[in-house]
Amino acid sequence: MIELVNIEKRFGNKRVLRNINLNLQEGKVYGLFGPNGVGKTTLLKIMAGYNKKTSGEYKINGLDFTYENKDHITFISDKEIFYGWMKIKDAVKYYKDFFTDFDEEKCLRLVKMMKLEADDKINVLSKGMKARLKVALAISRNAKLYLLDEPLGGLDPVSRKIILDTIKTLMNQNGILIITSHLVNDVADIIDHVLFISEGEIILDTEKSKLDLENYKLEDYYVKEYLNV
Ligand SMILES: Nc1ncnc2c1ncn2[C@@H]1O[C@H](COP(=O)(O)OP(=O)(O)OP(=O)(O)O)[C@@H](O)[C@H]1O
Repeated sequence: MIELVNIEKRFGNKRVLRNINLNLQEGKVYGLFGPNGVGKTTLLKIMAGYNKKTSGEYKINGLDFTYENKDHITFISDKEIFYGWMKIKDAVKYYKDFFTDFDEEKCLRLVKMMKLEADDKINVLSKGMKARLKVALAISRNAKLYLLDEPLGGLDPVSRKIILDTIKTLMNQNGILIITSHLVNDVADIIDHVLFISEGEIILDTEKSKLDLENYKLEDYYVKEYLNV
């Protein structure tokens, strides 16, 4: 279990996160939603160990987060993570050398499922193909915590579906996954739990099953929450 207690983050005088209190359970997929600039990436970076919290507690299985925990956390964002000269198969090898929890065979299977060619060079891949590769690499790790920051940004509906279906069926079922996206309805299908964040504070923290998604879409809840309509 992962616990965040009263997390605050400031950049200089600017307070970007405050009163963040979360309990994240193993085997669950969390959707973290909110408008631009409300602190989603900052929160994920703190959880990944890339950013330091200003105050508050961050615990994994009851123990304070240490940098050793980073080895069990996978974080992907829209930033480039590969060298263009690498082939897909080189990126897979690179991950294998770097992460002891990486399942190379699974990754090569995923590469095929994602309709990618292992011999293709990374700098010839389209944006959508690169996004698929990142997800394939990330979920081929047997990590405890998966942090996927906007994995669907700028992708067509078919690429989005391939990525979401793959995440749903092939991630480590005991891991905890947090996904951020502005495509609220697309992501709704694969999540168990909904988190809305506004101006650095969690304003909704609920199981998806508690929402009436038969009559409303998740985006209806989102619009209602953020537009106050
Ligand atoms: N290194 C930094 N130094 C100063 N301010 C920062 C830094 N990183 C983020 N911020 C600020 O923190 C706030 C939250 O940014 P963050 O990237 O976490 O938002 P977000 O919710 O992920 O936005 P988006 O949906 O646009 O990706 C923004 O006002 C941003 O300018």
